[in-house]
Amino acid sequence: MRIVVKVGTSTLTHTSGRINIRRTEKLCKILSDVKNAGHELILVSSGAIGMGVGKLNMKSKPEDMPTKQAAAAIGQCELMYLYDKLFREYNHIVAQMLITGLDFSNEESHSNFQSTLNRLLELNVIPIINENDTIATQEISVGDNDTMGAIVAENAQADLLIILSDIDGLYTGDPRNNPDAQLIDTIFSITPEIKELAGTKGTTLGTGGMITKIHAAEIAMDAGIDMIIANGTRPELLYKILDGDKVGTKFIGRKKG
Ligand SMILES: Nc1ncnc2c1ncn2[C@@H]1O[C@H](COP(=O)(O)OP(=O)(O)O)[C@@H](O)[C@H]1O
Ligand SMILES: N[C@@H](CCC(=O)OP(=O)(O)O)C(=O)O
Repeated sequence: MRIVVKVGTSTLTHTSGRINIRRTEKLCKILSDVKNAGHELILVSSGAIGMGVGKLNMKSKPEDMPTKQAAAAIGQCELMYLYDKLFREYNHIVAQMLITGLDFSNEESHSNFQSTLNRLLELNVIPIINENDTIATQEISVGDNDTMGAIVAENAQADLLIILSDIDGLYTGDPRNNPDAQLIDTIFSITPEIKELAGTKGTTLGTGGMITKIHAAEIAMDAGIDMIIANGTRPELLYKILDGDKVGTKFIGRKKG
């Protein structure tokens, strides 16, 4: 299978923005094993701003764009250093791909992106994709990595998109303010009622929240790709997903033809 895994800031860092070493090590070990089992893997990873905030010892995520972009520039190095180090332990090579929304609308950039991605996969490398936050102004950015994950999955003609978050999946309401909210295990289509369920982001360092994950599901499902939201605090769930067990919330891709 060709699998796109999207990892959110909340999975990779503590709330301070400092790396969650135990979890990130476990995640890279399991992803390496998934790759060893013969799957093709593309990682869409957030965490640049969060890690920059952590490295600069800032008290919170900056509000102004230049400081946010500076934090991303600092954190992106840290992020790739970490991935390079951890995947190397299991003999895997990683590659950094930083893109913006514009790269999908410009024909030449789009085609370069696709051919580089394909060649990296042929070379048995794990492409690690993030938005190029230092140049991505609002007009040209995808804006969040859930949507980025879905666009990448569509472009790569992936078989599955897995979104790892800090929560088990989509609930009937935001469990932070709604203790009775229930986990929804399967979704066949995105209706206005489903969109209504989504609240805002859970942590201060993240960007998306549940609504961007539902937006991502719309793109993936339209492209005929299944998408699963699962809890990134338990990376071993990836094994269960690949064993076909019920995990988190599964959005079923539209069958073609
Ligand atoms: N209906 C919902 N079901 C589940 N989580 C929800 C819902 N509405 C809002 N959320 C919030 O979305 C958060 C996950 O999004 P986010 O904070 O952006 O994480 P990530 O960094 O993984 O992208 C959860 O922690 C939860 O508080
Ligand atoms: N590109 C940004 C992340 C944007 C984003 O979508 O964050 P998240 O909600 O944690 O997946 C970064 O690397 O900090």
